[in-house]
Amino acid sequence: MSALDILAIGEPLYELAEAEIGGERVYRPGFGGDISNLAISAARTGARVGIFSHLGDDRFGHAFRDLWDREGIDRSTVRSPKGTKTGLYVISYGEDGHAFSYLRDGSAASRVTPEDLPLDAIGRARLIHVSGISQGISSSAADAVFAAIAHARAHDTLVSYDTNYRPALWPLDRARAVINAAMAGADIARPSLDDARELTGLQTPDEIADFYLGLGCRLVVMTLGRDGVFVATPQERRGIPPRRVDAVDATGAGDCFGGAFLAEWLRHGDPFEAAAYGNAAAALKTLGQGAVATSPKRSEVEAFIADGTLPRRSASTLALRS
Ligand SMILES: O=C(O)C(=O)C[C@H](O)[C@H](O)COP(=O)(O)O
Repeated sequence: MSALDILAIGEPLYELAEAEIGGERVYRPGFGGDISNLAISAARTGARVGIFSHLGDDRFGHAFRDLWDREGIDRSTVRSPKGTKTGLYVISYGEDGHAFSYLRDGSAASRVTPEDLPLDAIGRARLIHVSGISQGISSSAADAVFAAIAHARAHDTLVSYDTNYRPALWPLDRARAVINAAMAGADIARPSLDDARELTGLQTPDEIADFYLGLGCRLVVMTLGRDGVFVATPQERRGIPPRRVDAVDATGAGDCFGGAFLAEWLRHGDPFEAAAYGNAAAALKTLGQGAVATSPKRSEVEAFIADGTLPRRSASTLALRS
């Protein structure tokens, strides 16, 4: 594996998104999993990206390999232990937006242990990205993430951590203990405001930024849902307004933001500008269904920022939901 800008570690999930076609309910296949979504967004922004995970020894595992090859993502450390399965999730849509149900217990990624980690690649990457999902899927995966963070820190590799708290994966007290402990080893804290309120018991973006900066993070990039993003460094804090579009599906918008943000920040070092770029990318992602089909390329984000031009999409990548 050549040196990467970003190595993302965690679980890819094959996606089935509920849709209605000709009056019939169908489940459209796609690709999800927070760290794979983030990796694809960063690669489409222009970063050199790799993924470490275990995929199932099944058709879904093959589908991910093909996807990552198409996206130019390095998968040289990914293994498929014999007889294992790739996790799956179903997205359904209701009045309150989207909801996920999981078929992931015992998945290949959840069986990863610290011994499986690609230490050389972690030590040579500029940054590793991990999340509360990467740790919530099993105790051995949680241990692997702690070991990856320790190895990264010992080799001057930056650590980015997205809280991505999923109550279906673990109880709040356990998630809080693990995520807050891991965050103390992170350089970039990437919570959502909702997650951070649950995980810290604090309310305002300022209090929450103080909490993560106090743990030792050097950058806090907090998504505020419809209100944009709040970016804090020890020296400066700013709210970055959202970009508004006619959203169809917000699944994966946070991950799309995260990938675009990290790729841009690593490129020029300005977190406020990178967050504005990430907001534009995330807005374009919401124009279509599923976690990554409409995650935009750099040229599309730049055209949108320049004059509001929206990407042209083939009908098959747009929502078929009635
Ligand atoms: O829940 C999980 O474990 C997944 O990885 C499924 C999804 O692909 C991401 O969760 C989407 O993440 P958002 O960007 O927060 O919408």
